[in-house]
Amino acid sequence: MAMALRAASRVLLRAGSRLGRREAVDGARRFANKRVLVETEGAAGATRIAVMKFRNPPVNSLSLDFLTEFVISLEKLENDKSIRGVILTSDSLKRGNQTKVAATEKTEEKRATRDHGGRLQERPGIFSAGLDLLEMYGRNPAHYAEYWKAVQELWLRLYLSSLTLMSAINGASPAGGCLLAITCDYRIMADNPKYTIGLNESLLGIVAPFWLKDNYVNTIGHRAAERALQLGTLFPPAEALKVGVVDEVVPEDQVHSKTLSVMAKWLAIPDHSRQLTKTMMRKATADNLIKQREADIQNFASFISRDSIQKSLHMYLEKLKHKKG
Ligand SMILES: CC/C=C\CC/C=C/CC(=O)SCCNC(=O)CCNC(=O)[C@H](O)C(C)(C)COP(=O)(O)OP(=O)(O)OC[C@H]1O[C@@H](n2cnc3c(N)ncnc32)[C@H](O)[C@@H]1OP(=O)(O)O
Repeated sequence: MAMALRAASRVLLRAGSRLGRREAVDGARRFANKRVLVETEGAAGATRIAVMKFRNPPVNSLSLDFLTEFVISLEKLENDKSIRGVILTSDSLKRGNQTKVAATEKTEEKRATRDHGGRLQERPGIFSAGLDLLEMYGRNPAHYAEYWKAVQELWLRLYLSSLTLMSAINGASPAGGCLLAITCDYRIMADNPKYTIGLNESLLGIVAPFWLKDNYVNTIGHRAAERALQLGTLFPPAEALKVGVVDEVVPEDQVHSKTLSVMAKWLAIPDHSRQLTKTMMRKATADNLIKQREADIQNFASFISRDSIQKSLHMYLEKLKHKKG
């Protein structure tokens, strides 16, 4: 397993040096690929935490490039012994008083809607819209296989990370967005009823992979997962809290500060005992995928290539396109 992960990461690192660019360096306190910005907090020499901000406009979908850059960034943090905790969040993709980055005027325009008076209205924020539908639609089986391998890699890296991972969910978080969140050790969600979270695959005519289902069952329990997976339920914050998809719901402007304060509590626990406990809780679930990775890739490639599945995805994409009206 360790060898396989190292080999995969060498491939990703090579790809990353082609794709990525070191955008800003302030000591080791800030680095960025095109789609992931990493900022570290805390004094040099002391324990620091990192904030990984997704910025893949318009909706932070998990494209192949995004997955590659994400894994490279995570590996850098895993290798930095001063970093003990990482917060996953979305760079702001919406207008308002939050930072605007990596968005062209056109993208900004797209992120807003017009009211009846023709004025631009803010659209809800997005944590991540999940897997990139365009990586799963209209491509060939070799592409689907490559994509799925990268999805598996992301999940394994996050699920087995020795770091304390927390998600600060500041927007909609369907399917793969929910995957990012539920791999974390703790989840805090903004109290905005426009934001929903859950595994909605069945609504797209597809099925969550068994390992993501296992992760969901481990998070919310078997009965709740069975119901939510069949119905493709996207939970608004209060319901997500009730069912256990998230651990806390706080006012939107407090998501970051609250996550920092919860992180401080987790970092008060000795690393070795916390890490061993995490491994004890998660290893069997991860091993279940590790022992059948190749079969899972082939299964995905042949499932997603089916005409009926491609048709469902086409219809879903059309629905997304036309909802704007
Ligand atoms: C054996 C296993 C087999 C299969 C397992 C496969 C597992 C899949 C897991 C997944 O993650 S599937 C993806 C599920 N994601 C979704 O259902 C989310 C769909 N998107 C939305 O609901 C909304 O876009 C939003 C709530 C995230 C944001 O809404 P809004 O702000 O109104 O933006 P738009 O809907 O107008 O979207 C803007 C733009 O982005 C495109 N887009 C949206 N989501 C995706 C996506 N996941 N992948 C690729 N592209 C996406 C959307 O079509 C728009 O494109 P335009 O060109 O029309 O501007």
